[in-house]
Amino acid sequence: MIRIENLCKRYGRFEAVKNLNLDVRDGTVFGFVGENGAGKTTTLSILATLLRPTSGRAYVGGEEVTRNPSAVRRQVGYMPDSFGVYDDLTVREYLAFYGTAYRVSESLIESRTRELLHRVNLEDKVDAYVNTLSRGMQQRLGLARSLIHDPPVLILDEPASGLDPRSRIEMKDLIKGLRDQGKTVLISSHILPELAEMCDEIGVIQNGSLVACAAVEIVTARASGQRMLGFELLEGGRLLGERLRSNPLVTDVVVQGEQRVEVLFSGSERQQVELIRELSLAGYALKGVSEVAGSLEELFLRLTESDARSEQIVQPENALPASRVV
Ligand SMILES: Nc1ncnc2c1ncn2[C@@H]1O[C@H](COP(=O)(O)OP(=O)(O)OP(=O)(O)O)[C@@H](O)[C@H]1O
Repeated sequence: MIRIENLCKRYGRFEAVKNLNLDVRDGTVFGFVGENGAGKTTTLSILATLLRPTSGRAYVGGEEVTRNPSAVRRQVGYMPDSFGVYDDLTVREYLAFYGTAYRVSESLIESRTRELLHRVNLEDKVDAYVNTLSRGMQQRLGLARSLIHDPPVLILDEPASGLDPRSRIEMKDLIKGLRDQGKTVLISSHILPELAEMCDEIGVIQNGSLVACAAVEIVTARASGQRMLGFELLEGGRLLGERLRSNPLVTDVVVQGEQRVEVLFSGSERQQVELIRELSLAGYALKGVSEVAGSLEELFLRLTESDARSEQIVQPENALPASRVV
């Protein structure tokens, strides 16, 4: 449903999106995760036909965004990361304004307004002025707005940003409901655990490139309960690496030289203490062991990288150079 091929976007000499490849299957929710400035909004804006790529192609439902933007717009509901609301419009008028812009008939606008406001739980606000709504309500109205022309594809840029915990849960439930309805959803966030709860697949974007991509079960199963441990030694890093590779609680080993080895460890704290004792008794010249602080994104990247090394990875030709685990 969504396909991106070798997409590049430069702002002047700065390359915000670099050779990005991505595939989102029909009826799935794809989470696009990356730090601030990674290139998420740029990519989503290109898909929403609001920005022209410097090179590469992007397709929605088979239509290329630069060749046939109006056909793409009909298929896409886009919710930007920040959107203004018109002070002097009521909720009903606001949805009618966007419905008319999408050439939805008056009678359909009326029935969809009822149905959408019910869905986003704003029925009792139909005559309220949009600027009087809370942030969470405005975000839900933004979602309703993006659905007014009943598009098969939703592109949501950080839909839960700035929301309190309760509103975030409401937004998550709404997005899960869209998938149940058969919509294809591409959603961005800089918080991986949040995305993991509602997505089928996750892709990590860093400095404009998709660096990893995996089914969400793999991300959550692998990333939960694992810690990254760093072993500092006087010498013998390679030997220690070999020994740790045969430990069933160690899922990944990176030997960084004779004096440092990093591992992903899935055991308990007690098992961690036992492992350190066992290694000291076996004569390894350990100076110290510490937990390596790392974001879930880093952990995910390490996990997908380690799969690439063990050749369990499937690299679809259209998703290179990202690591993809299926
Ligand atoms: N119009 C612009 N002119 C110049 N540089 C831009 C422009 N828009 C974005 N950039 C830069 O491109 C990079 C990617 O920005 P983008 O907004 O796509 O990232 P993002 O992942 O969506 O970040 P955030 O989570 O902060 O919204 C950033 O370094 C940003 O400063």
